[in-house]
Amino acid sequence: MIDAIYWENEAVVILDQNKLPGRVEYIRCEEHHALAHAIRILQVRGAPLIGVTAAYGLALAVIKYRGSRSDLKAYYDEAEQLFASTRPTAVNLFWAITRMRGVFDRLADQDVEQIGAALLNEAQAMFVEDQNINISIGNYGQTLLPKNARVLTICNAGALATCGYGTALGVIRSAQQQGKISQVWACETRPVLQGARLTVWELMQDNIPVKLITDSMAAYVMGQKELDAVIVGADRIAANGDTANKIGTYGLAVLAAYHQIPFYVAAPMSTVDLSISSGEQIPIEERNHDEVRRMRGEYITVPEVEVFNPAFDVTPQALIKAIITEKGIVTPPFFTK
Ligand SMILES: CSC[C@H]1O[C@H](OP(=O)(O)O)[C@H](O)[C@@H]1O
Repeated sequence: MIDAIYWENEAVVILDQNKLPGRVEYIRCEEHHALAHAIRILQVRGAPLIGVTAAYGLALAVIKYRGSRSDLKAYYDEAEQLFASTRPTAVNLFWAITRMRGVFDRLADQDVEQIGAALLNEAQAMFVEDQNINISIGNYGQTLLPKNARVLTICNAGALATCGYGTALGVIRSAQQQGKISQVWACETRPVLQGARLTVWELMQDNIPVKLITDSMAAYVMGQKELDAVIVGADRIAANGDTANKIGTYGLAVLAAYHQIPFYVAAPMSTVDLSISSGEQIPIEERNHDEVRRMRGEYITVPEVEVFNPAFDVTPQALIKAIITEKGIVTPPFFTK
């Protein structure tokens, strides 16, 4: 498993995903503001991993706190707000913040050291739970794939988006262990290139056969009958199954429907937001325009050009054949009562 994050001597160490695949560089974050910044600029990214990173960050904030006991709650509230403001779409972030708040409030009469230790334990428990959840998702998901499966995916829903095994890539890893993967098609995933930079790197580390394509090639690959399934991750799933995921996912789902290729979402239950009934209520992050205008620091267009840069889109539940979770394979009507 790839360690995208770990705790070491009162610091959180993260793998700087903006440097991959060329450089494997770890950053030691001694205080929580550095972790919030890392989430904002995608040094750490991926819905489940963002949540666990925020959990470690809240534990770090209290462990490093040197103020008065009476000011601790205000300090914690501020740290919580800082993480909540980093990225709006992945609901795992808010699920993790809520879970850590429960620990903090339950220990309201304890001293700072005890609260810090309890928060760290909770963050580490979330880390281990996520690994086990990923393996469960992988084991359920691989049952959906035929022998010699050719699977297309977008972005990175692998070890680098989770605590070490992956959701969509977890299904691919588990299917590979059963000898069922013939070929993975990885969409490069403009503009941040999580597919080209991260998914390709992960799969080649595990000797899983992968071919890189540009996002615009997906239709051609489907038309050539080179595909048995599309499997993607998720950042937020509404009760009716509408799913927010990396920009470009919705287009893949429409193409898969046209070519009668099953389209699956792989995600932990912490990605399901039962407080919203449909995808219209999912906040879509719009990111810095230079992510589109520049590549590796160089402008690839006219620098002054206007840009639209939504980082996610929403796939309607009608285009999703099943959602693979750690509790099993969920089919329509998905999570509606
Ligand atoms: C396992 S969920 C990963 C999910 O998060 C990615 O977005 P980002 O790289 O911007 O954090 C993408 O939507 C993936 O499917």
